[in-house]
Amino acid sequence: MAYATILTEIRGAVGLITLNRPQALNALNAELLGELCSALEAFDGDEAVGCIVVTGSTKAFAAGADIKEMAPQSYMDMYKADFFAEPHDRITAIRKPIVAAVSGYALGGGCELAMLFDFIIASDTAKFGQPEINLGVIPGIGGSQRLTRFVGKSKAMDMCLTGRMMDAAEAERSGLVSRVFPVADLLAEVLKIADTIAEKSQPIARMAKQAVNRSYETTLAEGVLFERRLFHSAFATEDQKEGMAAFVEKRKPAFKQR
Ligand SMILES: CC(C)(O)CC(=O)SCCNC(=O)CCNC(=O)[C@H](O)C(C)(C)COP(=O)(O)OP(=O)(O)OC[C@H]1O[C@@H](n2cnc3c(N)ncnc32)[C@H](O)[C@@H]1OP(=O)(O)O
Repeated sequence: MAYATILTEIRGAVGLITLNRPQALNALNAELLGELCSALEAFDGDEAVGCIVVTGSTKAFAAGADIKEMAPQSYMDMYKADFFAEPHDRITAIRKPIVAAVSGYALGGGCELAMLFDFIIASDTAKFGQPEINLGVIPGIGGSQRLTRFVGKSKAMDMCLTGRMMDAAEAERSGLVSRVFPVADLLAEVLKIADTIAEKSQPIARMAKQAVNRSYETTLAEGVLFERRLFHSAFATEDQKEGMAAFVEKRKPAFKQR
């Protein structure tokens, strides 16, 4: 399928989506968000894809929601359209693992988008921020909630109240990103990591994603119970039999994806 604001390709078992609106530093307008959601859903439904990577350009992962699109909106426009609710919910409904590969600016909605994915790997040029306060608004795609869970209250307050940017080293120290690579190596390194994920059992990877995500939504006791139920159900899969047999037989597992 041809898109206007993103590029998609399949590399091995990895579905790669590149945000491609360079004239606006990948600002997230309705068209881009709609295309991104459709591409994610297409990869989610494609059995050949075991992991999805979303990236931008070296200058910008995404410089935020499209300010020019938002500027004329009234309260009633935003409320009636339930602005950002649909892409937010479509992205969080994706069941396959999604890795964000971030270089350059990930600001406002760009930072929020990266946090909607399962984990973030950054290049040493990445800059993260929630600068909405400079525009007379606050984060609107979950930034105040997710950033706080990633980096804690003090740093989240600092970011949301000053609007300052965090570089890749600070983002890694704070737990916002899992790893940092030199900018020239970022995509190759992230694709290697995504390949590693794609080689696993897809049903089990979905369970792992669901279990980790549940920790955001519930108490420790409920989360542990949820994990235990999923863990037990893993023993109903052929991939558990194969994974454990492969270990005992000292060979690589050949997962059957069921
Ligand atoms: C949904 C919410 C409410 O939660 C959150 C939001 O996302 S609100 C938006 C938050 N993002 C920002 O406030 C960042 C805005 N951009 C910038 O501050 C700067 O562009 C920069 C620091 C990222 C880069 O600066 P510079 O290198 O000087 O490039 P520019 O000339 O400023 O930008 C190039 C080009 O891109 C357009 N652009 C950049 N960001 C956006 C945006 N968020 N929306 C729309 N357009 C954007 C910028 O206007 C330039 O285009 P032209 O005006 O030259 O046509």
